[in-house]
Amino acid sequence: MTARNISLFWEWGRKIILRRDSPILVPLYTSNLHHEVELGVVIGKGGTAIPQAAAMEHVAGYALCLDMTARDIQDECKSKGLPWTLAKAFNTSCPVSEFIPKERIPDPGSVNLWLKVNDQLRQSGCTSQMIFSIPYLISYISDFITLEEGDLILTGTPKGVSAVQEHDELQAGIEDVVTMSFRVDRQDK
Ligand SMILES: CC(=O)CC(=O)C(=O)O
Ligand SMILES: [Mg+2]
Repeated sequence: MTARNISLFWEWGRKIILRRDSPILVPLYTSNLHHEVELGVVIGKGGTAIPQAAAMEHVAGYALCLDMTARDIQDECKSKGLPWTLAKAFNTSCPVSEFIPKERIPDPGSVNLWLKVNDQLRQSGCTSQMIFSIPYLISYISDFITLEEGDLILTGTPKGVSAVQEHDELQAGIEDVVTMSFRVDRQDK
């Protein structure tokens, strides 16, 4: 699965996928690493300039994703008008669940996501709160970047993002569909 995190593709480059059982490593250059729980949309059929009406035909399924973000670096980049690459696209920046076939989330526009840090609820929200719908995102992105099978689109996060520390345990889920957990470690070099 490639991951270009192209829901906000103009702001950062390629996020690096992290699978279950591997730690999220806090980059040495940040002191404010945030979690952002998000629904990821996995593209099954590529395309360019996909109309909104046909967009869901291009979806193979979903993944629960964490858009890990070095907020201090992002703020600095924002203030200088620089791209967010170092804030968003470092190693281990995109922990993901297993692939969720499309049929398991019949209405991706209305599904609840949550995230806990050390058993404390930090984020809880519904995809109905998203500013842009999934068909809109697919259509819009594909006007600029040809989508390919296996691309993963992160769709934005509910309120409640906050900092994580070394040794934290993050748990996240989508209703009764999937849960996942990742621990946080310090990068050693
Ligand atoms: C301000 C952000 O980091 C935007 C983002 O990634 C989001 O999910 O919203
Ligand atoms: Mg995000």
